Amino acid sequence: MTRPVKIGAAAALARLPLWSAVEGRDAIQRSFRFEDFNAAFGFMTRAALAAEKLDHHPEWFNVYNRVEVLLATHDADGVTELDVTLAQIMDAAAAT
Ligand SMILES: C[C@H](O)[C@H](O)[C@H]1CNC2=NC(N)=NC(=O)C2=N1
Repeated sequence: MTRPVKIGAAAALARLPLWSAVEGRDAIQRSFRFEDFNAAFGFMTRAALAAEKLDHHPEWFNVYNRVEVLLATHDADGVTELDVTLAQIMDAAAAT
């Protein structure tokens, strides 16, 4: 399998206005807030199915209606197009 090409957080963030940089790591992050836990977990369910289909998985934390997401490609030790794709999918999943 070819290693995914690192594009870096700055290049990704230029295309992802709702995401931000991560201190000390080539990664991107976004904090999501939902109506309640049910809505937050529904988002995580949709995102998890998409992540599995993409074979690209988030680092995330959930408490009640909050979901904190960090994206980076472990195989590339930084941000790749896979992270941009998953971020865009998550943005859409949060908007439904
Ligand atoms: C074997 C499997 O395809 C790899 O481990 C995939 C799985 N999901 C992944 N997710 C993320 N975020 N980074 C990876 O490098 C990665 N690699």
